[in-house]
Amino acid sequence: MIGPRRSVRVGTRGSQLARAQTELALARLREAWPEASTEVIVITPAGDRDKTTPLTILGGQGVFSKELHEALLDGRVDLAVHSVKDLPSELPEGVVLAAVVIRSDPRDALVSRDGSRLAELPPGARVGTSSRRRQALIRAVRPDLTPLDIRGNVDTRLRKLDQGDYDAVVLAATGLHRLGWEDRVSEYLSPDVFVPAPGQGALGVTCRAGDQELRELLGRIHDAIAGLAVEVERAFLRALGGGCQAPIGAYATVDDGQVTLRVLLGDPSLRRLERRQVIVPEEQALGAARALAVDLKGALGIEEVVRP
Ligand SMILES: NCc1[nH]cc(CCC(=O)O)c1CC(=O)O
Repeated sequence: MIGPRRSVRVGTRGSQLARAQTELALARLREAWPEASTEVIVITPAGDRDKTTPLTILGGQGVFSKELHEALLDGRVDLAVHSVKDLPSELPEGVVLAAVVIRSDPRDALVSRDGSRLAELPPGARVGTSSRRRQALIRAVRPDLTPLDIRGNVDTRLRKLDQGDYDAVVLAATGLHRLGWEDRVSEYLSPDVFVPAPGQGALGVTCRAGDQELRELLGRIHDAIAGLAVEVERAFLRALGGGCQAPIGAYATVDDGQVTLRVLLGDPSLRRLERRQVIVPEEQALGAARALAVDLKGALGIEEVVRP
């Protein structure tokens, strides 16, 4: 039973997208627990303080979540709201992903200055993305384009596009939707080709492993289907033994007890990409995800997925 309790302090990153996502999670929490009193505390992770270093160099897992988890563990906050995509494959000791609140559109979206689709961009067009996965995929699909690094939050990236620094940018559809930029999307990229990053589009809440009361409460706003999909994608990521620096994609859907899992792995040079797709019964999905990780590393001759 959950009785009246202390007010819940909720940690969030400060970006507009993070704030919008935190509001979404809090709205669900208040529905499930009307007597809740919540206080939002903004925490600024290293990945947000440094706005210029390319993410491929800033590197390391958890650049966007480490400080939030420190705040959880030292008791400054009780919950932290994240894009599941930004969570490291192994959460810090004592922290659990207690709820996957919602999974929205997991696809990547192309926003081009003149509305062109990916196939219609002129040769040499500059496409901004800071993700190795998106860079490798652009290279695979349109080797004649020029992928370029881009940093900053969604609004900054759109501004850089509009002022002519890029001809197109690739962003998560969900981020654009949550900020009201649907109408800027020139093309939704198929998840069969542009296999999304593990957890893309999913909204997660972490809390202290020992906080049983909050864990039970968060269980009420957990979407079990989205949670299973995310768990399978993250099992693939964990089995690779790597982080966000290798081109990695994993996208699971659950339908009638069957899990369809699409995975993607690239070598560090971004020149080679391997993909697989399997359909397995729910109970076998985690094992299948781990087996695919071994299979793909073998196919690429990679022992460990290197993190610079
Ligand atoms: N890498 C940054 C990041 N982390 C989560 C999102 C969007 C929301 C999501 O995918 O859940 C984004 C922006 C983007 O990739 O365009």
